[in-house]
Amino acid sequence: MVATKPAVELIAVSKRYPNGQLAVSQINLRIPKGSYCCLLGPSGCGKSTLLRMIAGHESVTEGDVLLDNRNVTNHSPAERGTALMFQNYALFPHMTCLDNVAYPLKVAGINKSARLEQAHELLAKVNMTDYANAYPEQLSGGQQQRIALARALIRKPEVVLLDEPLSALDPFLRIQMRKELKRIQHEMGITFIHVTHSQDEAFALADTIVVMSKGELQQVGSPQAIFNKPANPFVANFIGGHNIIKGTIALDKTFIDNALTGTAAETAFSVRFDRIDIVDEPKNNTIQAAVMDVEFQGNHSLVHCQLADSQPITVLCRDNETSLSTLYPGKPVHLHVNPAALNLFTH
Ligand SMILES: Nc1ncnc2c1ncn2[C@@H]1O[C@H](COP(=O)(O)OP(=O)(O)OP(=O)(O)O)[C@@H](O)[C@H]1O
Repeated sequence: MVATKPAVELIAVSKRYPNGQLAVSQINLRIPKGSYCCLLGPSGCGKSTLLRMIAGHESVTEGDVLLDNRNVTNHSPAERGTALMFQNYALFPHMTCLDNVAYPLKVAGINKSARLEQAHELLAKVNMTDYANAYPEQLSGGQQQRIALARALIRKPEVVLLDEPLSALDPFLRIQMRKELKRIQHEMGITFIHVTHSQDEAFALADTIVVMSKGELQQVGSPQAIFNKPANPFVANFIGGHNIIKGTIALDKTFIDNALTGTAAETAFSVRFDRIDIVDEPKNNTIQAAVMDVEFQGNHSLVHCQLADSQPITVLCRDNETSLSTLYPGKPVHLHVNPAALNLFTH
């Protein structure tokens, strides 16, 4: 199999700010050409710093940034062929939408008729043709974002970098715009790198998710790979929907022994909320627990339980499963887990 050519390659990239803060530590990463990559992690984990180093808006303390196999570590943003879309969109208030979108071509010395023609094309791409002569203050947040995106795309960058592009939008618009971002990225075949702290956003958009914590990479993979096999407790906890349990697993892996006094080595593993069933009788691969709370969530409920050693464990029940009305705080239950659903952490 031929490996996909990377659009962006980071080699042992670190960033230490002048105040001594190590924001990014020894990151090695290859982002395939034409893919949608989300940098995902909690506030302060270094994702914006990493994005800005790729864009050339932040210097690299150590390591190399390669774009399309060119070492651009010391190149200015304009020399790189990247476009950064800022969180606040940074539109020029005194220019019409058309002129805002055309502006990068003006700076590049492209003649007026050519740049306006291209700006009209981009406005059509982001469904904003009707607003060509409007000013930014006359637009909603979502519309301003479309204009900012069109402006970022007009010079046909190899890589578009988006820093929390949906965070200023209300939840409904956010879902609508994320579909638009995916469509535009797909149609134009440009590599998008999108910073977010929302796992839903990353799952919905990304071909590749890069999970970060404290300046370090925790896991890189497809949304499915990350959800099905989180590499460590941090990732399992951050993406949600997973129980993280410490205990012993019998060496033949045919049952979980929650006694914690067993002879097998104690280990940490995760199991998805929706991979556990509440059953009436103890049988193979069941553990005993007590119900703590039942949380209604619309098309499913979360049954929060506690194991004998006080570890919390949550079960996701669909409406048609388990008679939820029979559950009450303190009720003893048996939880069945298929051993194949256990995810042993790799680090
Ligand atoms: N200019 C700066 N000078 C010093 N420290 C900084 C600077 N910018 C960021 N930091 C620190 O570097 C770390 C990473 O910051 P960064 O903004 O990259 O994180 P982030 O994951 O993007 O966070 P957020 O989601 O809150 O934007 C944080 O501890 C932050 O306080």
